Amino acid sequence: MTGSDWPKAVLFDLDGTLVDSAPDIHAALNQTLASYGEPPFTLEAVTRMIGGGVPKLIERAYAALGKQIDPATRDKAAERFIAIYEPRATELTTLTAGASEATRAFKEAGVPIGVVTNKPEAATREILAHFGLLELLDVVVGGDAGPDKKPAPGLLLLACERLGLGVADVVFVGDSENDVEAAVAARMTVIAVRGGYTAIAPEELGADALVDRIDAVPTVLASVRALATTR
Ligand SMILES: O=C(O)COP(=O)(O)O
Ligand SMILES: [Mg+2]
Repeated sequence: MTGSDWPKAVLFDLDGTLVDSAPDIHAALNQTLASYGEPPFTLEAVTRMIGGGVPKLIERAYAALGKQIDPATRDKAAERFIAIYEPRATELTTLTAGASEATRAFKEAGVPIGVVTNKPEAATREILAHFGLLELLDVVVGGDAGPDKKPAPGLLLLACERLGLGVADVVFVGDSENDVEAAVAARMTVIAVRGGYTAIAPEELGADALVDRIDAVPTVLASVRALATTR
């Protein structure tokens, strides 16, 4: 397998795909909830709430408490969460196995890479810089970039626009239904990585390919690209 089968760029999701950020999100969410007098959640419960962006995280937490939250209160709580989360975003967070190898493999082959996440861009950049990935990336699109968050296609389309590439030239790698739905809506090939943050069985996400670890992405690209031309 050579790099000639590869797309012109590869975009990666962040949480649950490149980094295991759930422990810091868990700590920050519980601190946010405590400030409102609400009880804490387990790490496992919070892990299932991640992936839709911060306002969704707050909404899901309140829903799990059996409480309705109006949009204004939710947005205030989301701001409070971000203020707590940002300064501690890399305390317990680790790279997922193979994330460094996968990103470097593309970069060394001259394939531009990027991150498209529902997480706000400031915290995203801080995390990527902490792990030495920011300098490798050609584009970083966060959930606050403007377009609707994943599962809408806008963030992926914005990344393509910034790269100067069409969706057919780009592959997206993610861990959840939000990623697959966003890619399908953007008509972009998508590879799912097992072990991320999703309540759905990885086989049922509907991705074009499924890998056990992110560093297997380069080796599945040839078959996935062949598939994409028939879509
Ligand atoms: O839920 C979030 O804040 C971000 O999640 P993502 O990196 O998987 O898009
Ligand atoms: Mg994710």
